[in-house]
Parts: sequence; structure tokens; C-alpha cells
Amino acid sequence: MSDIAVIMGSMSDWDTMKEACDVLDEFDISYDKKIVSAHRTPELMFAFSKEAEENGYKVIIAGAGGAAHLPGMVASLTTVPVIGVPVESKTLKGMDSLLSIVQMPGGIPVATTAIGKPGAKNAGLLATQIIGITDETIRHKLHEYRQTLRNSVLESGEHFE
Ligand SMILES: Nc1c(C(=O)O)ncn1[C@@H]1O[C@H](COP(=O)(O)O)[C@@H](O)[C@H]1O
Repeated sequence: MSDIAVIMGSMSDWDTMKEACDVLDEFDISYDKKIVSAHRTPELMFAFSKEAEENGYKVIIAGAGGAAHLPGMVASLTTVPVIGVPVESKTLKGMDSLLSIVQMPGGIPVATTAIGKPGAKNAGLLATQIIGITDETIRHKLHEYRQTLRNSVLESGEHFE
């Protein structure tokens, strides 16, 4: 059983969603990755969402671009928390993806990240922080991660005059 599911609307989203998986690998968090589309594979999307809780997922990270209905539709079918990643689209640069994911009606939340790779990375980190609520080892690693981040910023500015 994996803690997290990373799903995406198309194989073309993988270049972006890999950022989330890289973070989960770094923190040694188990995850499954799947291509699931609300538009193209609605039956699979329905079955995946309905089974998510009994499959033991604690968080679902869902990335999609354009008319990005996947995160919201999955969120409507499960109470497992969903983090939506707006994948950058060619024509509208991901503004379409962002607005499709973020503007959920009251009652069905999706935690929406920034557009593209930084958003996918943060989705991985946010999922890690959620897992960290009940896992002290993960919390410890998160503190170390923040310390490394702080140090790299401070060091980068050391000789900046
Ligand atoms: N937004 C969705 C959904 C969905 O929301 O269910 N399924 C696929 N897509 C998106 O279509 C874009 C183009 O897909 P293709 O590259 O396969 O044509 C992808 O970014 C995908 O997430």
C-alpha cells in the first residue's frame, strides 16, 4: 500500500509531475503514479477515486492542463485530500489550468499549487508535510530540508555586494 497517489491527465504531463515524484523519492515516501483522465477515461477516474480511501492513499496529487477538471472531479468522489497541479498549457500558459483547478465550489476543496514545475514540486512537499503530521522521521527530514534551503540562500548572497 502506498501513502500517496500521483495522477495526471496525460503522459504529456509527466515532465511536470516528475517534480512531485522526485520530492517523494527524496523523503522516502511511497507513491503510485497513474495516468487518469476525467475526460478521456471517466470510468477509470470514477473507480480510482471511489477506491482511493480503501487503497490507503492519504493524499492524492492530481496534475492536469487546459480544461483541467481531473483534480476537482476526483475531489468530488473521495474525502482523501487532493492537491491540484495546474500543468502549463501551450496556448494559455497554464492560466486555463489554474482557473479550472482553483475555482472550486464551496464544499469540495482542492489545494491548488502554482502553475508548472514549481507547483508540482510544492505539491510533493505539501503532501510530505501532510504525511509528516503523524510521522516524526518525516518531520525531522522536513526541518533539515528547510535548513538546507535557508543555508543555500544565505550562502548565495555572501559575496553579493
Ligand atoms: N485536463 C485534462 C484531463 C482532465 O482534466 O481529465 N485529461 C487530460 N487533460 C489534459 O489535456 C492536456 C493535453 O493532453 P495531450 O498532450 O494528451 O493532448 C494535458 O495537460 C492533460 O492533463
